[in-house]
Amino acid sequence: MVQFEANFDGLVGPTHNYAGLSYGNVASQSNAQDASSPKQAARQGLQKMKALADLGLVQGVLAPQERPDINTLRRLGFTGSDAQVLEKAFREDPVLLAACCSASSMWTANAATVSPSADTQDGRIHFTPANLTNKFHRSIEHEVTGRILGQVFADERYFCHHQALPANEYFGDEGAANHTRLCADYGRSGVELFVYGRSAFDLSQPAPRRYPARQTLEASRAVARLHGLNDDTAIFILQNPDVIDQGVFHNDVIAVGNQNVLFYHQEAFLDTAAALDEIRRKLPDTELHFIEVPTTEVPVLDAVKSYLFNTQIVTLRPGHMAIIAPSECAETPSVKAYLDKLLTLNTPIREVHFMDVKQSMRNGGGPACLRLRVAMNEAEHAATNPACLMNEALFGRLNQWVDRHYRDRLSLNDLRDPALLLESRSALDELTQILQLGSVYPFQR
Ligand SMILES: NCCC[C@H](NC(=O)CCC(=O)O)C(=O)O
Repeated sequence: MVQFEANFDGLVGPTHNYAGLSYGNVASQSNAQDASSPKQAARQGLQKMKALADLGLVQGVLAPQERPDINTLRRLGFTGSDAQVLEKAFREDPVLLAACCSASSMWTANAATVSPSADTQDGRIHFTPANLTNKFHRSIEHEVTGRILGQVFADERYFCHHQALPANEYFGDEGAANHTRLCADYGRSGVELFVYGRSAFDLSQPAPRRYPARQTLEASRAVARLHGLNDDTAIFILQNPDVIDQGVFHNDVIAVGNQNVLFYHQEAFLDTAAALDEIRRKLPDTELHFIEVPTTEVPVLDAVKSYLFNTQIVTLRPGHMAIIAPSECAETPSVKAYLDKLLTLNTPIREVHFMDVKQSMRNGGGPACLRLRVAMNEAEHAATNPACLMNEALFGRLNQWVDRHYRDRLSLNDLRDPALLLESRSALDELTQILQLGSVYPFQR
């Protein structure tokens, strides 16, 4: 049966803003307090989705979360009408209000970990929403994320949904941003690389000193168990703690894989040789391309600034791949020079496409952060909610929807505006009809 990889991008929500909430994520911290443009952000995201669909790839869209999250604010002790809750939170703890307004669910690489049916014991696609415990504003995503995934991938014959891991730092899980699958063909069983930043129970393992390691070994192992992966399929790799301390808060800021290609920075892993050996051993019949980018050509800080590795490597036809890079890569001289050279290296990567996702980049989210990969076959594709699959008509409809509901400009001061809450809810109410999601949001239940 034909197998391919589909990408499900997060639609940027109407409250997109820059609040500096992600300690350890350099862009989030350095753009804190700037005004944002939710409309531009959503349009940039839709353009990327359309561009990938136009390349012939299956492209899906995942709905954003309900924000401001009034329920969480009430749970934290703010009372009165919705407007009063917003106003009290703004006066007492504006950072908390911003956390409850973040549009961070746009980065669907953190929505869940997904294992395709070719790898799992029961032959279904498995999903585990990420608990995202390390950042409060992200830890309030997983419940609704699970509901949305359940509506997009509803057929239990093909899809199996797990609960998020226990919400505790021991099991800190950031989803597919720390997970890459290598394989000969999407439909053949592959190896799934789980990259973690520290061990919660074994403190003798190296760990970063400055910035947090968001993903633990214990979380990665639990997800692999839940998905029914065996020892031949799962590989656990320790991220280099030094790069976490330089702003590499997820592995997808320093490495990306697709089929038989692993594209990574020389400093990405603590023990690269051992990791590559294990991959070779577990994929013995596959011609693998390990493309290592040396520090002398691209320093870690340039990789972090440009998001060279937060690119999407997509297969356009057998053996012919394109790399989808943020426009910042074209503007960073060392990275642009490397990408020019990459096309001459005789690897499957033959094309580079630059995309403008600046609104997201300024919060530390590149093209790869914005998408959740689901490798699937035709039957699984046919069982996916068709209203969430990108095409000309949906692209037009969603752009009109954005134009009608989104603001051009948003600053942190606007988050207390009760009109923003009403605008967001009416936008999302309409969106659940467009995407045929039923009642996934708290305000609809
Ligand atoms: N995979 C990319 C995730 C980026 C995300 N940024 C943020 O949440 C920034 C939000 C803010 O600072 O307003 C994060 O760090 O988890």
